Amino acid sequence: MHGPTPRPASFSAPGPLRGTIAVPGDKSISHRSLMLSALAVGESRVEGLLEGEDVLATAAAMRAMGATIERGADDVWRIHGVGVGGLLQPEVALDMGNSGTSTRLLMGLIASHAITATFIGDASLSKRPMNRVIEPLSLMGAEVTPSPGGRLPLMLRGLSPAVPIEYRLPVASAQVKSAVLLAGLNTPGITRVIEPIATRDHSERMLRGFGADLSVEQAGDGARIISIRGEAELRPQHIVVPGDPSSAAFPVVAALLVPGSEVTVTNVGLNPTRAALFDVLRMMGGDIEFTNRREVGGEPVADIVVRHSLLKGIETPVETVASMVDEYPVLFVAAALAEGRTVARGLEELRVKESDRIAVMAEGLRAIGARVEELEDGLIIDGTGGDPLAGGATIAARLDHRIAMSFAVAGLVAKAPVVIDDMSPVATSFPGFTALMTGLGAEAA
Ligand SMILES: O=C(O)C1=C[C@@H](OP(=O)(O)O)[C@@H](O)[C@H](O)C1
Ligand SMILES: C=C(OP(=O)(O)O)C(=O)O
Repeated sequence: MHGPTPRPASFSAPGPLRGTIAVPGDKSISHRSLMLSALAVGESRVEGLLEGEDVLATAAAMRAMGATIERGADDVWRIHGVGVGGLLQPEVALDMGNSGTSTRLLMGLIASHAITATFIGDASLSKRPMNRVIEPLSLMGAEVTPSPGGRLPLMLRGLSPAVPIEYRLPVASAQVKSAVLLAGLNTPGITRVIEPIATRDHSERMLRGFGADLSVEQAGDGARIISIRGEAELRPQHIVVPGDPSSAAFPVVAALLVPGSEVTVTNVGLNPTRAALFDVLRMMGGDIEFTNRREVGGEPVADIVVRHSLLKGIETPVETVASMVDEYPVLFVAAALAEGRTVARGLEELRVKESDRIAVMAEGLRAIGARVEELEDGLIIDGTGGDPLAGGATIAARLDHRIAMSFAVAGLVAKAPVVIDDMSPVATSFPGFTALMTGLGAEAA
């Protein structure tokens, strides 16, 4: 995990950003590819895996439970799995670092195995709510002993055979949905998750790809009903991970904001349950084109060409919050430079990410001269109409990669430096961020 020494930095743009880049592999798909490969018998190969700290935490945990996971000299990861139901008792605590996805999905996997695991994490992860997964997994028979408030560190004792459930998600969360589906994989009978609001569907796509019997139906009220038949046998796969749209968001917004810029980001995953940011930026007047549309590893992919644009404030759609949930911090930076008012609501979930992203963005944007009002469930931002922000402040990244990268982008359009107190959390999801940005013409100090 990233070390204890903070790495401060500030970013500026002496001229337009120009060039063609590829961002690292999708974090959500990378986690799932390791987990499912580790449950298939035989060798799976994964190309384009995100080699970020969050995904490496998942790899270490799967190794601790018996899988063989190796990165070849050809950059391809090779995984030999243990078979569904075959996870071994880990001898050490599972260190989840900064990663909510690792924690919640692995809690699901372990819940239907007769093993006991202790989950630990960093200061940020140890503040995040786990009751949302503890509740359904307890219904399936797991016994969980969390720290006060349903937090890490926690101990989870799985049950095999576990009890299949039908569970209606009380929060729009792909992590909770996936935890229940992964628990269902080794549970006799049918486990069902009802999802009133669509969240990222990588688990469903990949479970099917590995041969699990999974179906999705639409209920009368528009909810998705996802059913998985347990005690499945998974077949090893060859997975090609597309570029992460949540990472592409940073150079895309940077190119929209820095005058004269034109940037192409190649091979970006555009799964409709992930890609709403680009639609919202277009609604704001952003010049964003998709070229070379294709399918990679069962996911829609395209190259994104983006040119500097004067953005206009909007009311962001509430229906697609889940499809761009991690992109709001950088969208707020875009809104701070737009003409007029942006109102973004329905964002309660942002308060329980790596940091309270509503409060931290409001405070940081104000410190660099933006006009921001904080609401319980979002922000109201009155933009500058394209004028640079004042800058001249140090922002605490609070162990939150997306906060660090959002203020790196803000620094590109500020008169005085925007110092991020610690860029090291960026290694959780976007190793190489600084090099990619400087390659486009930004300066990092
Ligand atoms: O399932 C996933 O891979 C993720 C789901 C989202 O979290 P929630 O399920 O908590 O909304 C997202 O914020 C996270 O970065 C990755
Ligand atoms: C919320 C995030 O990740 P996680 O929940 O996996 O920590 C994120 O990457 O923005």
